[in-house]
Amino acid sequence: MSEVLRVEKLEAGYGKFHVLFGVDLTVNSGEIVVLLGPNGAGKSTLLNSIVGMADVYSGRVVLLGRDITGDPPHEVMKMGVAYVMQSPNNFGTPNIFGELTVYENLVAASAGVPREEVGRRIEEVYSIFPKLRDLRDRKAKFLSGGERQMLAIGLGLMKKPKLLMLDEPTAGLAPKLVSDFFIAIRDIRDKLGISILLVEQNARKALEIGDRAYVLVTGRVRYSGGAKSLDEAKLAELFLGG
Ligand SMILES: Nc1ncnc2c1ncn2[C@@H]1O[C@H](COP(=O)(O)OP(=O)(O)OP(=O)(O)O)[C@@H](O)[C@H]1O
Repeated sequence: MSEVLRVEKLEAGYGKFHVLFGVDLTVNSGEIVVLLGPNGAGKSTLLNSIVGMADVYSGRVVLLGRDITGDPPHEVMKMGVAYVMQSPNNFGTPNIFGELTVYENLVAASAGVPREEVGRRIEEVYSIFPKLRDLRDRKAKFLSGGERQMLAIGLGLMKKPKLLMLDEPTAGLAPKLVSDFFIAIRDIRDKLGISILLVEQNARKALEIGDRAYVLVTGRVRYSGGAKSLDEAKLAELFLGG
């Protein structure tokens, strides 16, 4: 199994505020890796560190065999990482243009994609989120929170990333929609072959679709191993620092 991402002994934070302490994590090709942990544990900071949005003090980030430690976000994206950031209530997603339709947003996200490939990529996005096909002509500003989140992920897929990082993609969604999202996330891996690093509060559902999992507590990895070997009792113990 080839390695898509390797984070080694990462020490990172924001300025003097040290958040991550010696974090090791890998994502192999075709894996869904779940990252769990209590609020403020540093999950988003880990994702931010990978794409050059937090300060890395020491350690390494290696993408597809290449050292990308501290590289700026646009460079990391170009190398094949899509990052769908956590977005309060799923609004304010930075790369969605409210005045453009769903279809136009997808086209706008295809900068650099060969022209003849764009239509095919959009079809791939619609195959993962059929709802977006129905909504293709709707302006993004009129989308519901869930629809907007589908579009945010769809935009990330337009570049056909090697690694998709999702930060709490189901936050704030209705329970029925949450299940649909987990199916979609698995489809992205199964149908498009994209490796996924998934941060989730919905631990049980995330572990069902995950291959491996990490639990981060106060900036340190407290568990790494099979997703299926983490039950709720073990998780509670880890979260509470037992
Ligand atoms: N841009 C920033 N500048 C300074 N401190 C930050 C910044 N972003 C996050 N922090 C702090 O870093 C710590 C870790 O936050 P982070 O968002 O990584 O945790 P998290 O595990 O993703 O939490 P949650 O589950 O609540 O989203 C917190 O104490 C937070 O306040």
